[in-house]
Amino acid sequence: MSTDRTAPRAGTGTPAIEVRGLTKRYTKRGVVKQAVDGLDLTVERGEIFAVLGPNGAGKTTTVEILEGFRKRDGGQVQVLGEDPALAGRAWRSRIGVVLQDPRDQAELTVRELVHHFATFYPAPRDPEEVIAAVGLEEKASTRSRQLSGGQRRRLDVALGIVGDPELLFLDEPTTGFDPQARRSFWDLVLSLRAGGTTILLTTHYLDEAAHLADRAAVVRDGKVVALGAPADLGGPGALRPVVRWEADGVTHVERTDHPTALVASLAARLAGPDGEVPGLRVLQPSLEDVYLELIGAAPTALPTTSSAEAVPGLPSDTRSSAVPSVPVAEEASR
Ligand SMILES: Nc1ncnc2c1ncn2[C@@H]1O[C@H](COP(=O)(O)OP(=O)(O)OP(=O)(O)O)[C@@H](O)[C@H]1O
Repeated sequence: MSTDRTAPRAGTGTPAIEVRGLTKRYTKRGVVKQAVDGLDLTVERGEIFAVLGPNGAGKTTTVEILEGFRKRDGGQVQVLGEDPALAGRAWRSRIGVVLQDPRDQAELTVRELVHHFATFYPAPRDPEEVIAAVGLEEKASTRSRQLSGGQRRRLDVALGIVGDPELLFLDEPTTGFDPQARRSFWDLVLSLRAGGTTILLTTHYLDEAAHLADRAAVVRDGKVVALGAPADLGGPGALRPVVRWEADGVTHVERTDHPTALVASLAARLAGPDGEVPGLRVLQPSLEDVYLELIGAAPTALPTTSSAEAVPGLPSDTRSSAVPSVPVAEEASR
C-alpha cells in the first residue's frame, strides 16, 4: 500500500454516508416484508462504522442500497455526496465493495485478479503493493479456488481496495475465520483506516465491532435501536453490575453501582441460619449481554430498565425488579 497516504481523507465537510428515513420492502408470493423501516445513519469521513444486528435485521439490504446495487422505496441517501441510485461510474470508482459471498474467476491467480481489477479504476493502487498489504505475497501465484477461506477473504479485500476507494464496504468480512485469521484481518482493516479509508462494516460479532469500530449502530427490524461507541451501546448504566436473589418464592434482580452495599443490606435482612441469602448472585453484564438485550434476545437474568422500581432503604441509583421464580441462566456474563 502506498505510504504517502497516512493522513485520513477526512474533513471534506460532508459525512461519507448520510441516510434519513430509509425504507425498503420486499413482496414475495403476496407477502410484504418491511426489511428497512425508517432507518437513519450518519458515517463520518475517516471512521470505521459497524452495523450490528441479528439475521434478517435489514443490514445487507441497507448496505446494498448504499452501494447502489438495490433500489430503495423511500428516504434520503447520500454516499460521498451523491445519491447512489443516480450516481455514475466516477462515483463507483470512489467506493470499494467486499460482498458477503463473491463469486468470480476461480481459475485466475491472485496476481492476475488484482491486476485485472486495477484496470477498472482511473487511479488504482499498485497491485503488487495491495497484494503485500493483505498478506498474500506468498500466494500471489495461487489460483483463487485453491485459497483457504481466510486467504480468499483477504483477496476479496485486495479487490475491494485496489481502486484506492475513499469508502470501503465490508459485509460480514470474517464469518468462518479462525481466531488467528480474524485478528490479522482486523489489523488489516485498522491499517486501511490509518491510511484514510472510511469503512462501513456489517458484522454479527460484537467483539469485532468493539475491536474495530469507532461507532456502531445496532439494527433491529429495519431500524437503528442503538448508536454510539461500542462500549457505550445500551446507554449509561447498561454495564452496571446486577444483583440477583430470591425471597418468598420470587426472584429479584437489581442493577446497582453499589453491589457491596446492596449485598450487605440483603444479608442483614434475608440471610438464613447458614448466613446465606437464598439464590444470591452478583453478575457483571458483558457487552454481549447488552447487545443481546438490544436485539431482544436478553438473558433472562438481566432486568430491563423499564421494569425497574426503587427499593426503600437502598442507594438512590439502585433499582429493583421482581420476576416470578423461574429457571434463569446461571451466569449472565460470559
Ligand atoms: N430479495 C429479497 N426478496 C425477499 N425478501 C428479502 C430479500 N432480501 C432480503 N429479504 C428479507 O428482508 C429482510 C432483511 O434481510 P437482510 O438480508 O437485509 O438482513 P440482514 O440483516 O443482512 O441479515 P443477515 O445477517 O442474515 O445477512 C429479511 O427478512 C429477508 O428475508
